[in-house]
Parts: sequence; structure tokens; C-alpha cells
Amino acid sequence: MRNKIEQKLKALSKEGKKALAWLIDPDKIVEDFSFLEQVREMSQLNLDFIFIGGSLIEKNDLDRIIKMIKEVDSDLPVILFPGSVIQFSNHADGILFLSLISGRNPDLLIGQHVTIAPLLAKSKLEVLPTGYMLVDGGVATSVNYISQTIPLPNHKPELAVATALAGAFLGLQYFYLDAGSGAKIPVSPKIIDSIKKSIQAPLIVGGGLDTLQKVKDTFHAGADVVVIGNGAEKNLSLLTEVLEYIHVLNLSLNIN
Ligand SMILES: CC(C)=CCC/C(C)=C/CC/C(C)=C/CC/C(C)=C/COP(=O)(O)OP(=O)(O)O
Ligand SMILES: O=P(O)(O)OC[C@@H](O)CO
Ligand SMILES: [Mg+2]
Repeated sequence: MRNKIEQKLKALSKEGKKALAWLIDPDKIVEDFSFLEQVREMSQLNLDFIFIGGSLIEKNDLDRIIKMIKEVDSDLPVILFPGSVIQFSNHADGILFLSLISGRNPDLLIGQHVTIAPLLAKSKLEVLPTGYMLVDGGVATSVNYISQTIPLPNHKPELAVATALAGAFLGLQYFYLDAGSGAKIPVSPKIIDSIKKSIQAPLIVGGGLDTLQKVKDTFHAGADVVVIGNGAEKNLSLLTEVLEYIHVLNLSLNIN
């Protein structure tokens, strides 16, 4: 089924359920065996998605990494989160087809997209048209530098809402608010809440979510999917805590 990810994201948003995406930086896998043990552990805890990618990647071995993940759990959706067109693999299930709508860099609004479109048309990947919005996380991040764009201010919800609305009017179906990997300050609850109230689309939020409390605040403000990268690199048990929290929360929605 080619719209499995779409169905899951839209159902989450409709039903108010929550999900976790573990962001894997392919360059940071030092040892395959322990990495696969981590994947196995997360798969047993019903991790929802793996995102894979980075602003800049040095080793291009996405095929190998994704094949390994699929050997552990072929049902765990692996979604490309590409910093550029070179981060492509036919072994993934889907791709966040990011348009960097918070910036004014034409290559990241439409340029890279034109380059990769013919390849995607021939692939089996689910293409997820996503409005990607960088929000100031209080520190210069790789994505700010690589994209050469100015992030949205974290205390101006009206600017974030206008940007998301424009993206929705252009037909984008998913929105990703990102304070940037390793952000000091995550996307503010006010921004998340304002966007959630203005557009009806699955909302992915990440950047600087390195404690359970920050994750709870992000979900509470209206995020449907939370992304954790750096927080898991420092302490994998954060993912376990978040998955347990999500399990209880989603169960209570089934009962009510
Ligand atoms: C549609 C296609 C093929 C490409 C789109 C390309 C776009 C719009 C990219 C947006 C800008 C960009 C460089 C995004 C990368 C986001 C990303 C995967 C971040 C992951 O974290 P890192 O920024 O690598 O963090 P570290 O510095 O911690 O490694
Ligand atoms: O690495 P962290 O800070 O968790 O950020 C994840 C992701 O949203 C970055 O693009
Ligand atoms: Mg990286």
C-alpha cells in the first residue's frame, strides 16, 4: 500500500493521538551491532517512525543502513529527512518532500525538488509534501547555516501562522516546525498551538527536545509527531520514556 504513512499521519491528527519519530543521523552510527540492538529495542516498544538524514552527511551509506533496519523490522516505517537530493535511497518507505517555506532560498523551496522529482516518480517511495519551518532555537544550528535562511522568531506566532497558512493554500499536507537539531529552546508552545488552531494538517515538531517534560509540553501544545535526534544520542532511554508516555496517552483516548 503506497499511502500507509499518509494514512497513519492523518489518523493521528484526526484522533488526537501522538507518535514519536527517532531521527537517525547516518554519520553518527559508529558500530552496526549496537545500533541494530537499539533499533530492535525501539521496534519492540512500538516506535512509530524512523527519520533518517542530516543537514550535511559525510558518508553516503543510506542504502546499507536502511537495509539493516528493515532486516530487524520490515514494518517500521523509515522516512527520508533529506538535507539535499543526494540523500536518497530506494529502500526507504517514504520521503519528507520538504519545502523550506520559512526561508527565501529558491533552491530549498523548489530547486532540489525539480532535480529529484523524476527519480521519485519511478520509485515506490511515499512522497509527503511538507512545509518545513525553521524556528529560532536560541543557537546557530547546522540547518540554519546550510540553508542560509533566517528562522522564524520563536515569539511571533502570527508570522508562523501566516507562513503555515500560505503553505496550506499551496497544497502542502504536512507541516514540520523545527527549532534545529540541538536547539537550546524548543519551538514554543504558543507557536505550536497557534498553528494547530489555524490549519488542519498533521504537525511534526522537533529540535532540542531532550527531556520528557519538553516532549510533554510539545504534545500538549498540539504536536502530533515529536522528533528526537540529539536527545536519543545522549540518552536512548529518553525514547523509551516517551514511548511509554505515548502508550498511556493514546490508550486513554481509546477508552474515552
Ligand atoms: C526535497 C529534497 C530532496 C530536498 C529538500 C531539501 C530541503 C528543503 C532542505 C531543508 C534544509 C535542510 C538542510 C534540512 C536538513 C534537516 C535535517 C535532516 C536536520 C537534521 O539535523 P542536523 O542539522 O544534521 O543536525 P546535527 O548538526 O546535530 O547533525
Ligand atoms: O536533534 P534534535 O535536537 O532532537 O532535533 C531533531 C530534529 O528536529 C532536527 O531537525
Ligand atoms: Mg546531522
